[in-house]
Amino acid sequence: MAASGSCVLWSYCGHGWSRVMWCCRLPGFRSSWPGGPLGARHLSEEKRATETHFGFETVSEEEKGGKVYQVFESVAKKYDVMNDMMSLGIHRVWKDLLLGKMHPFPGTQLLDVAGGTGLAWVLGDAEELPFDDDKFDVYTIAFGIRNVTHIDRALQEAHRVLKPGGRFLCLEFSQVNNPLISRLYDLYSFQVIPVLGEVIAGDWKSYQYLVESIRQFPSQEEFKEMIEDAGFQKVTYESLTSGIVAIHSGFKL
Ligand SMILES: C[S@@+](CC[C@H](N)C(=O)[O-])C[C@H]1O[C@@H](n2cnc3c(N)ncnc32)[C@H](O)[C@@H]1O
Repeated sequence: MAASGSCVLWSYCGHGWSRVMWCCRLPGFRSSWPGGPLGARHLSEEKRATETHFGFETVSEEEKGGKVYQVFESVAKKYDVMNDMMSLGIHRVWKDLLLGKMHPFPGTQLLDVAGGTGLAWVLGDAEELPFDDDKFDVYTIAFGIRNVTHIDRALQEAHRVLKPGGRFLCLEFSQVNNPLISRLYDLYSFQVIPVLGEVIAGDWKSYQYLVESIRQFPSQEEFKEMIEDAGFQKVTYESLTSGIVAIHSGFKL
């Protein structure tokens, strides 16, 4: 993983997925690269200089993208090993479940936004995807959308780039539904994860942000409503591991 803001394009060939392209966003992307490297459409609406959260900190909306970028730059080299350590490998099971919902067919065009570790990549932003309308069969985003400054804009972009009939699938941390597990999870998140981050990746602050950002993300029901507000239909979700994560699904009809 190399930078804040990333997408991977995959094509299904019948035996497996082949990676077509991976793209990422760098801070200053909008101002230094008008139009974007792939002719990105820029939203006409100016960003409002209002405040938002960055973990438990309050920051201006302008600042947030750069701060998120720093987090993922900082953790990139140890990102995969940290995921295995923090989740005891369970993140791989969650991701397999996400893929299992996809039922790809030969030729399926998948856009995996916030793709993480990757090889060949170009610049992009979940809020302003550099792709034409009605282009993909499936849009996935795993542990990415909570980092986006304007989740509603990212959802609208997902809706725009999907073909009619296309499917939106999101794997994200969510709200734990069992009080005892919730208490243990909080203890683990706030007392253990930043320590692991410091020991393994030499980066307490980024992992502090990670656990704080999870607490800022909407509940399963609230996120479902946001997906519906973006125009998706037949929106459903499945909570996994007592709601530590959830998979949301919706269709562009
Ligand atoms: C926690 S990682 C998730 C990586 C991978 N999907 C996974 O499940 O392991 C979050 C990713 O979101 C990307 N990201 C953050 N803000 C973004 C934005 N505005 N647009 C696109 N990607 C973004 C980061 O660069 C990082 O690669």
